[in-house]
Amino acid sequence: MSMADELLRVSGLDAGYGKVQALWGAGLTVRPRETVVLLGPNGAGKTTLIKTIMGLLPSWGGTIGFEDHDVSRERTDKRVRRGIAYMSETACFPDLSVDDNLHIGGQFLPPAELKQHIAGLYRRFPILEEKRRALGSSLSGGQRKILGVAKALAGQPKLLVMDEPSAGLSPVFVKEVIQVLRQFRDLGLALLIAEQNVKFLDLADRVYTLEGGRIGFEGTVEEMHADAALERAYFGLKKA
Ligand SMILES: Nc1ncnc2c1ncn2[C@@H]1O[C@H](COP(=O)(O)OP(=O)(O)OP(=O)(O)O)[C@@H](O)[C@H]1O
Repeated sequence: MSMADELLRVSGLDAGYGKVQALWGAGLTVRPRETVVLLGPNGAGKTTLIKTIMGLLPSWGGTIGFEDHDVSRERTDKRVRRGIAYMSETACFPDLSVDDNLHIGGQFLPPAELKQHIAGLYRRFPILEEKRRALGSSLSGGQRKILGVAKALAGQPKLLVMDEPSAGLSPVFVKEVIQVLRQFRDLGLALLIAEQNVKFLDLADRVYTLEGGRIGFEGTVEEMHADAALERAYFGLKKA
């Protein structure tokens, strides 16, 4: 497959902390309009992989391509300008207002365009408009994630990369966040979601599993269900 068919192509990525390697030759791709879920248990290396893709951690080896560019050595802000938005586990800046969060998310857009775009986000998320002057920290857990998604979208990205959007959320809010993501997925936004919560597989066109810093399985959700060992490990339903 040529690069033109892919938005993001990660290959042979190694990364870690000090002398401790946490990621071993990880590779994945995300195509335009595609939703890819990176599924793995605690400590598997999901955060390490996502942060390395964003340039928040240096890669030790391997390449990260976005559209036709090798972004492996680019600074984070350059990657964001190219159209990769990032949502961390904390999702938004708690010490800033809702409105400031949205302006930071869209800081690379021309001001007039950003203003119009933020007005559109307020129409889509009335709860954020109602609380536009409130601090992120005053929002409920679910509202913070909605703000995080809106903040990431404020920059009009081509790809939204998310680190555990379910973190700290009760099942009701997990459902709500999935519904919001589904709306944007349906509008054609590509998503890369690192998760341990299998509920997010409802959104997935393709899945990668990450275990011990290495990519294991790659395929569709159906293919995953068809594999007895994966079924046991991730869904815990079938016996061997
Ligand atoms: N700052 C750090 N210094 C040293 N080792 C780290 C550091 N952060 C993470 N690690 C180690 O790297 C490995 C991968 O961690 P990582 O946080 O990427 O996993 P994860 O899949 O995101 O887990 P979680 O679901 O808990 O966020 C783990 O063994 C972890 O202990």
